[in-house]
Amino acid sequence: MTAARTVPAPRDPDKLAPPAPARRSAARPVRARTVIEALPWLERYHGKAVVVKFGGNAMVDEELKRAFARDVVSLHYAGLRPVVVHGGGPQISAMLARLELEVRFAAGMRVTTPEVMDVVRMVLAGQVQREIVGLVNAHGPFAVGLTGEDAHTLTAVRRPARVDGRPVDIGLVGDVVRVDTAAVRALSDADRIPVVSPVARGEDGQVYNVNADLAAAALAAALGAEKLVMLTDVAGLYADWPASTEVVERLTASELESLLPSLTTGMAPKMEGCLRAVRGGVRRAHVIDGRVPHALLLEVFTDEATGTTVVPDPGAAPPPAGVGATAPLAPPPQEGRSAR
Ligand SMILES: Nc1ncnc2c1ncn2[C@@H]1O[C@H](COP(=O)(O)OP(=O)(O)O)[C@@H](O)[C@H]1O
Ligand SMILES: CC(=O)N[C@@H](CCC(=O)OP(=O)(O)O)C(=O)O
Repeated sequence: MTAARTVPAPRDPDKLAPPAPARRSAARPVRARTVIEALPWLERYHGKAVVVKFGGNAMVDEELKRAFARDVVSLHYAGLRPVVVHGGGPQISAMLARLELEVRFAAGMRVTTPEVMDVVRMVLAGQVQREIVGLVNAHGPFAVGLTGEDAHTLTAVRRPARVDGRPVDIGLVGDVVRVDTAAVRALSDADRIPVVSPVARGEDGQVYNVNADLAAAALAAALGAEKLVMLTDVAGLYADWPASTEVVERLTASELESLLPSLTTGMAPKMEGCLRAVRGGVRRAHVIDGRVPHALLLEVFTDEATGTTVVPDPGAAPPPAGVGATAPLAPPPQEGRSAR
């Protein structure tokens, strides 16, 4: 699967006029319209990497998980290069509780002792990743699971949390400082679908627990992905959470940067990830509602904007052409958020 074929210059789907009013009297025209609507997106995304982050909170029911796997396989068949990065926060917490180990977060990050790290690695790589690989592979021999440790895919350094402006030690939590995309690219080149667990190696010999949103963002930037799509358990970024559920539909990178210090709990690393991805050259980062069946396909192939979209600042430099196999990342922006 390559992008080498010649296609006419695609229309910019962002600039398309809204679709003509739907004729709902007959099922046939509506279905045809859906397929026709997908064409500009199929043209734009052909051969392009799309990183999909599947949050632990979005993995709530079996049918939704199966629908997610079908969507990822559909992207693959449509000629995109999907890469899945999965979360598993609730699943890790459930296992810690079963083992009677403490579940503790600071600034949206899990406090990770060496004992907790063993559980994190076991649940992410041995349980959640295996389940997603199995669901995708119900459709054919596509998914291959790996963790960020494999082939030096993700290298991290220890990341203290910042609580009220002060650094707080949260143990073996890492921030990705380098991405080696060789293994992921080789899998995509071989028509496989990489499924990546957010565990990273450190050059100090440690293994680090990385927030899955930040792992997905780092990988998307290093791959030069066209899109980063994060599926979660809310409809997007709520403007005035928890007082209201009004979704912020679109934000520029600078608008998001000013908003970031006010964000809390799981939304803080998610939006930080969107910002890093877009600043790292990804064209669009989206937070969408993973509780809606086929939300991923609707996001990629229809004109229906769902959730929150983060776009580069107007006039921002275009994405760097051809990111190398080993991409060092810019230092993370300063964080400031309250405890979860
Ligand atoms: N401004 C906000 N808008 C929407 N959700 C928010 C906001 N601030 C915090 N949240 C919380 O963030 C959660 C999503 O993040 P998280 O629990 O980490 O999900 P995931 O497992 O998908 O990564 C929501 O369920 C909600 O409780
Ligand atoms: C450092 C840190 O907090 N790591 C996360 C990794 C999993 C994750 O991010 O899962 P979700 O996407 O489902 O939240 C954790 O231990 O919960």
